[in-house]
Amino acid sequence: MSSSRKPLIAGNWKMNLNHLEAIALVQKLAFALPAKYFEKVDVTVIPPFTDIRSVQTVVDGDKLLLTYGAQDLSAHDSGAYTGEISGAFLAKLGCTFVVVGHSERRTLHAETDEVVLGKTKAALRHGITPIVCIGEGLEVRESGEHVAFNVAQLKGSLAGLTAEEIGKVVIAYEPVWAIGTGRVASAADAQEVCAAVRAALAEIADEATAASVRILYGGSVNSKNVGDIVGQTDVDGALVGGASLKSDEFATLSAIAAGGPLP
Ligand SMILES: O=C[C@H](O)COP(=O)(O)O
Repeated sequence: MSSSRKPLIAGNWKMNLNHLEAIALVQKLAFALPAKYFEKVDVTVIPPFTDIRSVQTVVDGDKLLLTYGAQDLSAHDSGAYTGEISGAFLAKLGCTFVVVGHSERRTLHAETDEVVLGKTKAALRHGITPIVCIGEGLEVRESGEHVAFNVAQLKGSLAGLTAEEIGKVVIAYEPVWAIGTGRVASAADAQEVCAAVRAALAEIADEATAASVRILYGGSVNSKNVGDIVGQTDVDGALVGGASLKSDEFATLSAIAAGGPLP
C-alpha cells in the first residue's frame, strides 16, 4: 500500500443475505467501525441487487460513511435484455462501485475479456467505479505462467480505454484457487502479481495513472491475514468474500487496513 492511495476494503456478499439481513449487517458494521477510520480506509459493501435499495436507505438515512455497490451490470443501458440490470439503475440507487468480471461470472457465465470490457465501459458511462477482476486458476499458477496470464487478462479487459478512463478503475487480483478455499496467496504472491499489474497499467496508460490506480487482492482474506496483504507496496486493499458476511470480522479487518484496532 502506498501513502498516495487510500486503501479500499470491499465486501462482496455474493448470493448471500436478503434485504432484511442486509440492513442488520450494515447497521452493525457502521456501529462497530468508528468514523475516524474512514479517513484512512474506504469501506464498501457489495450486496445482491435485491438488497441495494434497502442498503441505500440505511446509508442515506443514518448518514453512514461506508459506500455500497453491485456485483454485476449489463453492458447495455436499456432495452430487451431480460434479467439484466443497467448501470443507469445502479447509478440512480447511489452505487459507488460495481464488480465486473468476477471469476465466478467468468467461469459460470462464460464472461470473456470482451464481455468484461463492455461492462467496464458501461460502468464508466454511468459514473460508477468498476472493480475489474482478474485472476488465474490453479493449473496456470502451477505452470508458473500466472504473471503473464493476469497481464493478458488485464489488457483484454481494459482494451482501448483511455488513460483517463483507466484512472477511474479499480483492479482486483483474485487467484481462483484462493477464493473461498481458505488457501490464501502469500503476501509475496499477491505483491508479485499486483506489481506486474501496475507495470502493465503504466504501459497501456502512463506512469502517473498506474501510480494512482488501486489494486486489490482477493481470496480468503480475513482479519488475520489482511495486515500482511495490504502491507505490500502494490496492494491497496482487499475484495473480501466470506469474511464480509460477519459484521465483527469485516469491521475488524477494515480497521486493520486503516492501521488501527477496534475500540
Ligand atoms: O469477491 C471476493 C472473492 O471472491 C473472495 O472470496 P473469499 O474471501 O470468500 O475467498
